[in-house]
Amino acid sequence: MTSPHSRIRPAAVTPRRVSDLAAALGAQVPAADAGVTGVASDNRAVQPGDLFVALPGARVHGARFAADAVARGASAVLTDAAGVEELAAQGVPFHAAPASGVTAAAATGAAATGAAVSGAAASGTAASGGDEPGGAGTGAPAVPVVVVPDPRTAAGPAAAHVYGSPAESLATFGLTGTNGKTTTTYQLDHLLRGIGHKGGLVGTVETRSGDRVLPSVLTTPEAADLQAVLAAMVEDGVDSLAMEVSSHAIAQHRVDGIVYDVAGFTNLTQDHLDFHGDLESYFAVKAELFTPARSRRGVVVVDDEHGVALAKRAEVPVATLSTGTGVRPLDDSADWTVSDVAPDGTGSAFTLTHADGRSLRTRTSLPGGYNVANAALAVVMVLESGAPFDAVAGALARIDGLAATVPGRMEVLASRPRVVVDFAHNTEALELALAALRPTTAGRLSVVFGATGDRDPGKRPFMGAAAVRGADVVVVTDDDPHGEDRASVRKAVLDGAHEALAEDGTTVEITEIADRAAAIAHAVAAADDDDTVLVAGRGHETIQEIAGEDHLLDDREEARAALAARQAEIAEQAELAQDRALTRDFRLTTDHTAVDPERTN
Ligand SMILES: CC(=O)N[C@H]1[C@@H](OP(=O)(O)OP(=O)(O)OC[C@H]2O[C@@H](n3ccc(=O)[nH]c3=O)[C@H](O)[C@@H]2O)O[C@H](CO)[C@@H](O)[C@@H]1O[C@H](C)C(=O)N[C@@H](C)C(=O)N[C@H](CCC(=O)O)C(=O)O
Ligand SMILES: Nc1ncnc2c1ncn2[C@@H]1O[C@H](COP(=O)(O)OP(=O)(O)OP(=O)(O)O)[C@@H](O)[C@H]1O
Repeated sequence: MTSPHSRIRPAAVTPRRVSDLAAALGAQVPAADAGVTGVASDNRAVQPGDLFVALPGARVHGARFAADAVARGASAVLTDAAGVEELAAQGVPFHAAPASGVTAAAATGAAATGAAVSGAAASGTAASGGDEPGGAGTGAPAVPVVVVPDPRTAAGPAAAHVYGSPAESLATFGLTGTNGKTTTTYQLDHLLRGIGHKGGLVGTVETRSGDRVLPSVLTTPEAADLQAVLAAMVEDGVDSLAMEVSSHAIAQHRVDGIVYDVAGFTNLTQDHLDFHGDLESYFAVKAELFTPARSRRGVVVVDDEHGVALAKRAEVPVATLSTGTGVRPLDDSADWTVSDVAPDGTGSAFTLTHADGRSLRTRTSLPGGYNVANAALAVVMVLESGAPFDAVAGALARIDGLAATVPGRMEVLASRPRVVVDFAHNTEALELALAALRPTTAGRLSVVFGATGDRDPGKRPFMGAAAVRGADVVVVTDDDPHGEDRASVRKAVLDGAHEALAEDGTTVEITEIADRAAAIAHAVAAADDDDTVLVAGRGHETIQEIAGEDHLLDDREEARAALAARQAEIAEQAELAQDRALTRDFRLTTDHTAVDPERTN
């Protein structure tokens, strides 16, 4: 398994001087200088020659780990005044600038370790500011410290400086919104490659730069890691970037240092209020992506009211897209509209038309109206970046439309029975996923799902009800129980399911199977060829956390194993039936009395 501290980094970086970096950030230049060839904001990811960005966190100040970062070879530190105090308290030898916001307490701490605080430099060192002080016995060389008021806002620009502003060498596309970021990012990447780009991708599932692929820990990486990925992309000859920009990332300045060529907005529904407080604050953070500091132009889906509001308040030129697949009806006044949506294979075909009359017809292989919206958004973002219309239309015809497979997003693993793995892990997504699959299911629609433990308990009964209302067969199992009692999580889901069943008076088969792999096996084994089995909730995820322990579990692998077992069972039954038929024929030809081997009397 990949370590959470693995990073994609460029192999060769031209060293930058700390003095130049400080000047670029508008900070005081430290007394001593050094060269830096990388940036890390977590000590466990530090490589020799790195600038260690010590961020004030919600739980701990990163400066707490500075001694270890320096021991790993960090050649400089970027932090705030509180970080400097922490360095001094730990006896990490350092050089700062005197007027850089270092408080008296820090200066005292530094002096207490024998520092000379004089002239242009305040040195938290045991000696007189030399490079080899013995401060607090660390034995490490003193490192220059750049002090800024807010290291989070400085981290992106600092990393961009060290890596030579890599975003400027890429055509950059940033996607935000509550749902659809991952899906649209893959479709964007597919189309960008179709028109001749060598695409790079950053998002919830993975980070891709050329042949380098790494599973993601965050949807949007920390600023230092993100700039390193972009530099690796430039090194790998990548020339376009499709990436997800989470609201956490905007709020925490992880994307500072990038001005996207095109920003895209999918939709907004209630989510992440534990972090943002209320829906309006959540929306305001997303809207920041559509300001000149963060993007050059935008494409906004106006299928919900937040899209309409965003198009009005955006501070960059925005093209609106109405698809008629969301909560708002088709809006003819939008710049781009979708029409003539029709079933096409596993997905849909649709026509995309600009108000000026330009029009193209294409398709997405992913089921559901919302995937038409995601696909159309990807096309419009590429067109709004300035790609010629004919080139885009021609590429779409060549590459079979928006045909990218998105790991764990409506990922179709088999067609008879159809088995689909999807990331739907809240009520709305579950409803939409089931509604998307219903029209193309000739037989029964089954759903295998559970709810996450330790998170948002309120949604559990609603998810149970949504399953009963959308499916014919409901198998309730474990999702990620985390530390919570598994049975009680399932019970809350089942209560909602049974309540909906009683209210609606419908007949839906409800089964509880705690073990997720067994639940998937059960649903697949019971499915007829015309049925669809939706395995919802975990998508691409491969680790299930139960009572604090990680277990390997990939819904797609379990579904494939279940399909193979079902196939083997069918083959075995066919063989048995053939054997029985042969035995019967043999007896008929050797005995004048026909004997049915199935009969026991
Ligand atoms: C709420 C949130 O976003 N928290 C992020 C925040 O944590 P924090 O402020 O608590 O940081 P902290 O743990 O106090 O650490 C402070 C500093 O010390 C460093 N440190 C800490 C420990 C250590 O041993 N060594 C070390 O160097 C940390 O790297 C950090 O720079 O800064 C940390 C690193 O700087 C992030 O890892 C952490 O993300 C946590 C893990 C997280 O779960 N974030 C989620 C909610 C998130 O960001 N999700 C969005 C997607 C949301 C969605 O749309 O679904 C995402 O973009 O992934
Ligand atoms: N445009 C959309 N509108 C509503 N639901 C969508 C849309 N696109 C995808 N979904 C559903 O939302 C879930 C997540 O999709 P996806 O991963 O593409 O979104 P995301 O924004 O990246 O979400 P997350 O940050 O949780 O990964 C899936 O279950 C998918 O079926």
